[in-house]
Amino acid sequence: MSLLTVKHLTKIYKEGRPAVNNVSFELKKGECLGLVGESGCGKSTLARCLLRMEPFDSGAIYFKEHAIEQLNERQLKPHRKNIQIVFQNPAAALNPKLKIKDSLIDPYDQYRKELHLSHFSYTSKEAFVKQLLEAVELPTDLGDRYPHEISGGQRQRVTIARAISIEPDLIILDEPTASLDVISQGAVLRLLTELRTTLRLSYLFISHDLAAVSQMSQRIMVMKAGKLIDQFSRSQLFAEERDPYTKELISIF
Ligand SMILES: Nc1ncnc2c1ncn2[C@@H]1O[C@H](COP(=O)(O)OP(=O)(O)OP(=O)(O)O)[C@@H](O)[C@H]1O
Repeated sequence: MSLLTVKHLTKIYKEGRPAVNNVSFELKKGECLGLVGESGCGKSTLARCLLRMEPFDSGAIYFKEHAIEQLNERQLKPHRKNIQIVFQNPAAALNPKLKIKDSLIDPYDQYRKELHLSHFSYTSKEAFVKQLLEAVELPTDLGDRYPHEISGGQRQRVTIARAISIEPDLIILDEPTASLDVISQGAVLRLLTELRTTLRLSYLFISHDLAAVSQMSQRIMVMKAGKLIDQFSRSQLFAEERDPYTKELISIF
């Protein structure tokens, strides 16, 4: 079943060339779809359009068969609950003045009325925070610390815990490991893969790193200068018919 369908999406900032140019794809429920491309090719713009953080010029985006550009303010709240995003820089995503436990509870408080949790259960704030910290393999006493008192890898796990806390359908992972060292990168990618299965999540995994994308994703899309130039299943990564640009990305693996 298609969770997300994007048809001929185009986004132009002012008069420049399109940042996203006639992009079409489908993301199926339960899959990790990778989106790879060099800096400035339009990956984050596409993500912002999907979240309706950015208006687009033409085309359509359907999430669970609803055209998202037609959602009104009331319908937008459940949409925002259903698609969460994890950004590259966890330090910027966490409020430095809030203890980790207060940051973790924030999405639950915000979307309380829209939630039908099936994996996590809310009995008390403390018990809920404990479940979340355990889900991302962090010590449960970490909730009493501030973001500057934990490591970068731990901070990224906290932002992942925030994203999964409200059990969204789709998580957009926008370069989620770019700020981490190689060891932490591997550990976070492994955790994300496990969570996708346990919580039956779907991911759009955005990265300039084809190695990370191919490790995580069942299907891979390649973007260049706003256009999707190649789409294929992971088993077809090294196939002869790949676009020359994809082959170039493979050669710098
Ligand atoms: N708010 C904006 N106003 C004008 N142009 C923008 C804006 N945001 C992005 N752009 C331009 O749109 C193009 C795509 O940028 P975008 O940030 O989507 O690329 P990206 O692939 O996510 O890059 P990176 O990997 O470096 O984050 C770039 O040419 C960028 O300069």
